[in-house]
Amino acid sequence: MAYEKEKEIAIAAVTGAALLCQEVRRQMVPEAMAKQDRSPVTVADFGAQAVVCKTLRELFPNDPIVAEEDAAELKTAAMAKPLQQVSQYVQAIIPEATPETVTRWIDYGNGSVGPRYWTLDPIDGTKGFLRNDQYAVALALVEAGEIKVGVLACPALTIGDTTGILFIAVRGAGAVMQPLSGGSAQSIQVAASIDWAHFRFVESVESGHGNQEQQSAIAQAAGITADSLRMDSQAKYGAVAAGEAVLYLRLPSPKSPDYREKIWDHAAGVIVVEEAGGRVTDMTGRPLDFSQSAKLVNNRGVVVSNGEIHDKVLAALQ
Ligand SMILES: Nc1ncnc2c1ncn2[C@@H]1O[C@H](COP(=O)(O)O)[C@@H](OP(=O)(O)O)[C@H]1O
Ligand SMILES: [Mg+2]
Ligand SMILES: [Mg+2]
Ligand SMILES: [Mg+2]
Repeated sequence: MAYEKEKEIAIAAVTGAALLCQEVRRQMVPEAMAKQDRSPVTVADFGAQAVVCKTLRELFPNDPIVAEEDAAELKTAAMAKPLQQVSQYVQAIIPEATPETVTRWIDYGNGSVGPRYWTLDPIDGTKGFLRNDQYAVALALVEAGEIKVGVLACPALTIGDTTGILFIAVRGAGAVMQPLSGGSAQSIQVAASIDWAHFRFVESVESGHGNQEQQSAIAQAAGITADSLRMDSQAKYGAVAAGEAVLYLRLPSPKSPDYREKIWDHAAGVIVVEEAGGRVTDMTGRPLDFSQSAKLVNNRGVVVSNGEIHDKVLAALQ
């Protein structure tokens, strides 16, 4: 099958990173360090990025990686203690890790969008991670602007009897989920609109990451009467792909109308939903454009659906 090696390496890398995140949560109360844009980052974000970037670089040395974090601040004297912690957590996954190698591995993620690249969010939903809620490790391979492979680990997500879900999709080959702790893969499909129990929508917990008022109005216009399920991270894409909800709305926040979505906040989730039979566009109906830069400069807002209700949602947005 096409992309077999990419898929296997991505699964190994993301699973290692997710284990690291779970260890951090088990062993300490993760603290937020503030980045220059004042958003939070933790030792687990850095550690997860080191694990994934090191694994990818070894197997695909020519592929650029466009990842959220970078190690510049971590290298400063004031960060010696957190860097030591990052290094210890990475060591549990990759024994040869040291503070020096770990910062180098993190910075493998400073690549640029090009004809073929990986994009990584080492922890999507850092605020959820800090709150003990949902978070995800999200990795995707993009070629000529088209997402080809996506692997999304949601360690805190429960579907059926399983907590800790790994979503995997390859373009044209469908989407599956499997227990993050190991076990067999199960093919997933979005829910049909007649599936009333799942005829509901998901949105961010963080009100500043969307427009909750408009999101509920649009969902209602599409015929959804149930309250939204609020969850952090790309676990929302997983919920739509696995048929737990039929719609995920992320409309520009009135507080940051010029915000442009980041590619790593979407790429893995998009292919998982598309391969599960769903549809993803921006709020004007355009496909998300992963060919430009780390930001989705040609898009505003994101609409993720079971496909069936997509046009109705877009019409309500016009
Ligand atoms: N004003 C804004 N509008 C939309 N998304 C934003 C935003 N500010 C930050 N984000 C993004 O929202 C992501 C979390 O999404 P969600 O609310 O669905 O959990 C963050 O990812 P990180 O947690 O990886 O930094 C961050 O990239
Ligand atoms: Mg962040
Ligand atoms: Mg993110
Ligand atoms: Mg992140």
